[in-house]
Amino acid sequence: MKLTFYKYQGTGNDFVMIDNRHLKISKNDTKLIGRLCDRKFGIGADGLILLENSEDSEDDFKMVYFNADGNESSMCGNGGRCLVAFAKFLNIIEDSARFTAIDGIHEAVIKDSLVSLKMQKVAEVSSNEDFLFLDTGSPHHVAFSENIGLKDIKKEGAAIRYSDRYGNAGTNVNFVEAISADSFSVRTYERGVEDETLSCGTGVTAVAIAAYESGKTSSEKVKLITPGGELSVSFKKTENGYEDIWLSGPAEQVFKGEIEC
Ligand SMILES: N[C@@H](CCC[C@H](N)C(=O)O)C(=O)O
Repeated sequence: MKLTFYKYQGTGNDFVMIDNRHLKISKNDTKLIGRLCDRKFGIGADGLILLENSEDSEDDFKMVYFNADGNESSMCGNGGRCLVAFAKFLNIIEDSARFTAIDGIHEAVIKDSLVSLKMQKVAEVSSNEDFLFLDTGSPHHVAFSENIGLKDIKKEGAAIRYSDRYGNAGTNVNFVEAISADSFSVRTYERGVEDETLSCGTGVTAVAIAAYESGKTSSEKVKLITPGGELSVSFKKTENGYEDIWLSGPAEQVFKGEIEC
């Protein structure tokens, strides 16, 4: 079978996008999805996203996300932003969207070539001596330090991801350095890619909240500089935790192709 796909990237976090409204691809075909994401034997991507019809009539579409290893996983922030750009390309939406992903309903807005995605509320942040841990749709370990540019992210990230603390499920790991009172440089090791990616949307969302929670910023709008580009995260701190969380940044179509599978 010949499969039509699109390649998208959001600050260098790259995804294979497939319009699966006619359910051509089986979600259980881990081998095929892993091969499509393989950078040597396939198209190459950090993850693959299926755009499907939602069971919820108020939605514009549904997001189904797989990591590069072929396994369906938790929420992907950059992937969600890219999927909104893809839905606009497919004429499913104009400049706003509502869709369901694995962690619930998301709203999104496209303005001035930036895609902003509303993330789920965060009720709990666990603060430890040298790191914070929180779930922004995906689990994130956040460690602040200096000179993150010198770190071997794959080695240090994997040691934390596979540590007993996180068990079989593992975690994503973010290394963070303060640049100013409201901007931070971030490098992320992604579970399911098992390497550093150029950017992680749920990761920078976790970093912005962790920076506020630990007193490293007092701003409810934070700029995040990743190796793939700049994102911003805004939120409101309430007595119930963090709400009205928005992740914003660019999302672009890179190319379209066909692959035999
Ligand atoms: N790149 C993503 C995160 C994708 C999920 C992650 N790899 C996991 O399995 O937890 C993002 O932009 O949020």
